Formats: sequence, structure tokens, C-alpha cells
Amino acid sequence: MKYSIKAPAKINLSLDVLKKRDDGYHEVEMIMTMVDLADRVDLALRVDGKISVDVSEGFVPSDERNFAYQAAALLKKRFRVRHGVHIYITKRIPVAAGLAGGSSDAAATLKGLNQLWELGLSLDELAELGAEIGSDVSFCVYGGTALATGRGERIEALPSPPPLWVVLAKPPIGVSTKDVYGGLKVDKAKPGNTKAMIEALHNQDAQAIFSLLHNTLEDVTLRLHPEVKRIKEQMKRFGADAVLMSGSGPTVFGLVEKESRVNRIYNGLRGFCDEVHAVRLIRSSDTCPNTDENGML
Ligand SMILES: C[C@](O)(CO)[C@H](O)COP(=O)(O)OP(=O)(O)OC[C@H]1O[C@@H](n2ccc(N)nc2=O)[C@H](O)[C@@H]1O
Ligand SMILES: Nc1ncnc2c1ncn2[C@@H]1O[C@H](COP(=O)(O)OP(=O)(O)OP(=O)(O)O)[C@@H](O)[C@H]1O
Repeated sequence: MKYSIKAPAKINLSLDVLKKRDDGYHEVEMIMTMVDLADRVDLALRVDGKISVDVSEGFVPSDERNFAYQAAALLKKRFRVRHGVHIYITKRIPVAAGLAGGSSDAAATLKGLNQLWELGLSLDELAELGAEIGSDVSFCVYGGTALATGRGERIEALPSPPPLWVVLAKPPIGVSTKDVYGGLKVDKAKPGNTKAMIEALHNQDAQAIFSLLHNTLEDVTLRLHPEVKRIKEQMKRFGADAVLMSGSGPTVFGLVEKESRVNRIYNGLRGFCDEVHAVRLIRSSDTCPNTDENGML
């Protein structure tokens, strides 16, 4: 028995850090949405009970450090599953990029194994399990567009943004999420306006969404890596309607309303970055070709 699942990347339309908690995490308020750039996760049943992982990119760990491995190990232990699984991950999402690639692979693995191992868990139960692997995994289980609070694991669905193009550009540096949160001075951080962004989504108001893009972590990463600022400036100069760094970075995304501008921005940035992608936002009304509502291919 085999399953293939799409594991899409996320971007943060807004990210506010409210306070540092006693457990070392930060209390956040973020609006996240999925984009149509996805890894592919293939699951094949193993009757010997073992869990194994292979990844198309050799530098991504394929042992217990892999988030997809951790998802399988968590389900196997919690539900005393006899079977095992071989997980093959075809990476398309840039790694350590602020796009939640590993978290999305974990979420896809949870959803796929729920079918493969016939566990009968609800999406809410899978999202709760996902939070044990990482703060972004719960959102990736639900997908779509959502408000995430707590340390990122409390999810409330929101309307999708209006149809937009997204150009993603990742400079050739990796950023540690832990270091970026660690470098933030919460009391000095500029706040965004989550309430107004939610209203803009309800109103399908692209101009308001552009003006309300906000990421508290951006200043920290920009200080550590000035090249991220240069990519932001170039993306704006080539014609993006609005630009922001996603998550803890270093990927910069540009939102673009007019399709005619996308090629110019994409080609312009290719001169500076190897990893550039022009994709669409995934809207909840869109059906991904050849997939069901769980992203199963
Ligand atoms: C930056 C974002 O990607 C935005 O969506 C997330 O907030 C981070 O999510 P993530 O990568 O799944 O993060 P985790 O793997 O849970 O945590 C990595 C590290 O980031 C820091 N961290 C993460 C989430 C959070 N709300 N506060 C934190 O301070 C902690 O030091 C933690 O040890
Ligand atoms: N399936 C996976 N895909 C990519 N990286 C993984 C995976 N599993 C574990 N990792 C490890 O996790 C680290 C972070 O990778 P990932 O691509 O998830 O970062 P990210 O996009 O910045 O995440 P986030 O946006 O959630 O903070 C990598 O350096 C890699 O060693």
C-alpha cells in the first residue's frame, strides 16, 4: 500500500511577538497562508515495523532528526502501531528558509499515516499531535489561511486572500529560527495590526493586505543578514506590490496582483538568487489538480 501527499510551503502575512514565555518559547499572533510550492511525501507500508526515510536533497537529515520521521515515530508509539513505513521526500521547498518545509513534511506524514495505518484520527487530533513536533506543524495540518496564536499551535481558520501571485526568493544562507527569536527584544519590537489584516482578508482587499504586511522578526534577521534587505529592495524595484520576509527568514516574498509583472520580477531576481519561485497562493476554493481535500495525490 502506498500514498503520495503534497506538502505545501507557508508564508506569514503577519507575525507579531507578544511576549517571551517561561518555557523559552514566545507568545505569537500570526496570519499564515499556503503557497503552491510543495514537497512530495511518498509513504509505503513496511510490514517489518521499521521507520525509514529517504530525501531527494542529501544534506537534509534522513534519520530521527527528520520531522517526517518524528511524525511517524510519534504516531507509532502513541497508538502502538505494529506496521512501519518508508517515507520518501522529494524536496522542492527551500530548506531552513522560513517556509515551514520540514513542518509541512511532518504534517503530510501525519495525514498520510492516518490513512495508511488506518488510525481514524480527526484533523484536530492530528494538529494537536503535530504541535509536539514543532510550532508550525499544526497550521500545516489544516493548511489554508489561518490565525495562529499561543506558540503558533492554536489555529483559527480565516478566508483566503484574493487571488495573487507570490514570488519567493531565498538568498544562499540558512537561518536558525531559535537564533532569530533569541535576538529579538520583545519590548522594543514594532507591533503590526492583526485585527486590520483579518478585516482585509474578510473584505478581499488586496491593497489593504499589501499595506498591512508585517513581520516582527524581520528586523532581527535583517540585522544578521543585510543581503535579505537588498533582496527586499530589488523585489520592490522589479515591481512587486508588497514585499516581506517570511517567518524567521531568510526567504523574501513579493505579492503581485498583475500576472504580466511576475516574469519580470522572477527573471530580475534570478540574477541575484539561485532559489527563486513564482507561484500562486493556494485558495481554499482551489482544488489542487489530482488531489483530494487532504492533499492526497
Ligand atoms: C518563525 C515561524 O516559522 C513563524 O511561522 C515559527 O514561529 C517557528 O516555528 P517552528 O520552526 O516550527 O519552531 P519550533 O521548531 O517549534 O521552535 C524552534 C525554536 O524557535 C523558538 N520559538 C519558536 C516558536 C515560538 N513561538 N517561539 C520561539 O521562541 C524557540 O527557541 C524554539 O526552540
Ligand atoms: N523534512 C525536512 N525537510 C527539511 N528540513 C528538515 C526536515 N526534517 C528536519 N529538517 C531540519 O530542519 C531544519 C529547518 O528546516 P525547515 O526547512 O523546516 O526550516 P524553516 O522553513 O525555516 O522552518 P520554519 O519556517 O517552520 O521555521 C533544517 O536545517 C533540517 O536540518
